[in-house]
Amino acid sequence: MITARDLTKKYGSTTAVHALSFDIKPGVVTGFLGPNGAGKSTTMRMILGLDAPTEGSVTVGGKAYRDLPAPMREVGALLDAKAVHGSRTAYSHLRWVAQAGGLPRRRVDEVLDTVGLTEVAGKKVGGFSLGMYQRLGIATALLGDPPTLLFDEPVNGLDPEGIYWIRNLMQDLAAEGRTVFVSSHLMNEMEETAAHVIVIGRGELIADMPITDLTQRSSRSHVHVISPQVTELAGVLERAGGTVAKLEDGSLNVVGLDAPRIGDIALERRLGLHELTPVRASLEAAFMDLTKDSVQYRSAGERKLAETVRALATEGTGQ
Ligand SMILES: Nc1ncnc2c1ncn2[C@@H]1O[C@H](COP(=O)(O)OP(=O)(O)OP(=O)(O)O)[C@@H](O)[C@H]1O
Repeated sequence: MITARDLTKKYGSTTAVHALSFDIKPGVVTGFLGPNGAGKSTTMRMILGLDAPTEGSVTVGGKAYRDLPAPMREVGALLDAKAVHGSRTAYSHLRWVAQAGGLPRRRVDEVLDTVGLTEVAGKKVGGFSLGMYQRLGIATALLGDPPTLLFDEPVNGLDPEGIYWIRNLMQDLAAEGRTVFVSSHLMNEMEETAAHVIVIGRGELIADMPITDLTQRSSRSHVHVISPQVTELAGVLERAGGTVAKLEDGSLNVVGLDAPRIGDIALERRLGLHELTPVRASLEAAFMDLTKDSVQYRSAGERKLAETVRALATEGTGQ
């Protein structure tokens, strides 16, 4: 568990992180979303004791990082995968880190195996691809077999195979009961990887929620229905409380009734169903929904969320 309370970091007149409070729980991957410059790396650095908060606190398993008796056994992190001396081999790098952390040599072989670098363990890191650097960085994070793991933008620059591998690894680590906190500025990537998201914009917390809560609540989540008695079915569904949109091809998009309820209603009325497909809004669409109409903003928080979502959406499409 990572616990932040009123966590604040100022660099001179720049406030990088402002009064952040959150709990990162074990057992699920928690995504940390924010546009470039939002304060994600600064927050992670404070969690790892690399930067001191100006105000507030952050603890891992109830203790500040500097008070952890064996930090590598408590927290593992991938911050900058390229921060490894190029003339070292993967093996010697890991061996050196393990020694410094008082960890047994066998862990080096174990983590090399976990990340799939055993065959190149004797090669100089300087010749590694970005994907191999990322794998080595993850191996380093895993050396102490820690219950808490932090990954800062782990998929940056990776090919689809590498992204798929890291995503699965993070989910497996969470399924083992670990706390997994992973930052990204890509909404679609987070949607595939995380079960919960914390969103920050300009250093401030603007959302902290399970992804399914957000996407299910979105009016862009709907059930797609095809029926040979479409007009009759549409009327029945509307009377049952659904909002029904008839599409050009004669199918229906239904909001406000879930697929089992629609199926039950059709059965009761003996109306045919040829397709009944729940369509969940994407994380990006759900956020857009939450922030869509600027004249309806009720608070500065919502305005900030809208700005952040717009920035994330723009970064995500590379515009
Ligand atoms: N050492 C520093 N000195 C001065 N300003 C800093 C320092 N580190 C970060 N900042 C500023 O703090 C803000 C947050 O930066 P941070 O790197 O934490 O954001 P981020 O969300 O990780 O962004 P990115 O995805 O671009 O890394 C930015 O305005 C940045 O310029």
